[in-house]
Amino acid sequence: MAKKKSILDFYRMKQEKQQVAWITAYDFPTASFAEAAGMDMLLVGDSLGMCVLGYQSTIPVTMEDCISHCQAVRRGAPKTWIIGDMPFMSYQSSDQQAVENAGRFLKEADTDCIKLEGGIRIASRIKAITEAGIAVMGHIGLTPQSSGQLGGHKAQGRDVNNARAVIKDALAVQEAGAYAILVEAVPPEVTGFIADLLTIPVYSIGAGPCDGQLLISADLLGQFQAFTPKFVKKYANVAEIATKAFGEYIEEVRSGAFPTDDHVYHIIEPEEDFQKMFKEFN
Ligand SMILES: Nc1nc(=O)c2c([nH]1)NC[C@@H]1CN(c3ccc(C(=O)N[C@@H](CCC(=O)O)C(=O)O)cc3)CN21
Ligand SMILES: CC(C)C(=O)C(=O)O
Ligand SMILES: [Mg+2]
Repeated sequence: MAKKKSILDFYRMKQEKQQVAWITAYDFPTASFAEAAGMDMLLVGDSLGMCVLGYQSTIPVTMEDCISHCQAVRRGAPKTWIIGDMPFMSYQSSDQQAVENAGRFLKEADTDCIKLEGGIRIASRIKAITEAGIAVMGHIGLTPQSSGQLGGHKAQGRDVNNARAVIKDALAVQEAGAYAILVEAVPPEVTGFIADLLTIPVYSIGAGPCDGQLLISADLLGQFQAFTPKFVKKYANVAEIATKAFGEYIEEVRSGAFPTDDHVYHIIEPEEDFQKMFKEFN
């Protein structure tokens, strides 16, 4: 089993142009499969609201939801760098609220760092959390918690003025002290420029090549069916596999083909003693 990576490994990997491969994980089994496969790091995304809890957006997700899923992921991946995603309204109100909730991820769920959405508008939060000694990953471009303000889950930075704003956000996040930044749904030309401009690692989800790639585990595995962003590549079709397995089980239960002798516990005393005992009841 490889040694757990630290922030220094992620800086070195950027310098040595080694790609970082990471996914989201929300539960114990997914986390353990990812660690066994050698995943560089794991995000416990607030996308758990859609991928696990069945909400229409990430807005209803609470601190308690996030902490509980981070704990499960930590138990499944004890030797992997884990990023806790701060849910909507856990950091928006004040620097103090942001620091207190960021601290909860480390104290209660043993995550290695936290991630929050926003650039210039959130720079003071990043600075405050960093000054508390907590590593922060920024998240710019398409920021799902403010999709209402963006007019939906829309790609960002596709015209020159919007791209300039994304680049300014990236600079503000680095300046505020973030150790890394995630860029979501931005053209590769803009992401590549940002990755060269910044000294901190720049990771992408749907934003083309840079220092590493993130995908949502439920998308990659083909578990999530409500929608499929353009940036998703499906590496498996778990929805199909699971539905087929459930269907076969239902059929075998109904036909009596399951359970067989292999799936039961046999009596340890003579059958006649049992027959005698059964008679006590009628
Ligand atoms: N399962 C899942 N995958 C995700 O990537 C994801 C979540 N959930 N939940 C939180 C956010 C929401 N995200 C989304 C959601 C939808 C699109 C999407 O459908 N985009 C369209 C249109 C883009 C545009 O109009 O510019 C696309 O075709 O990709 C993208 C990202 C990314 N995150
Ligand atoms: C969409 C990704 C970047 C995320 O923040 C999440 O999974 O919650
Ligand atoms: Mg998120």
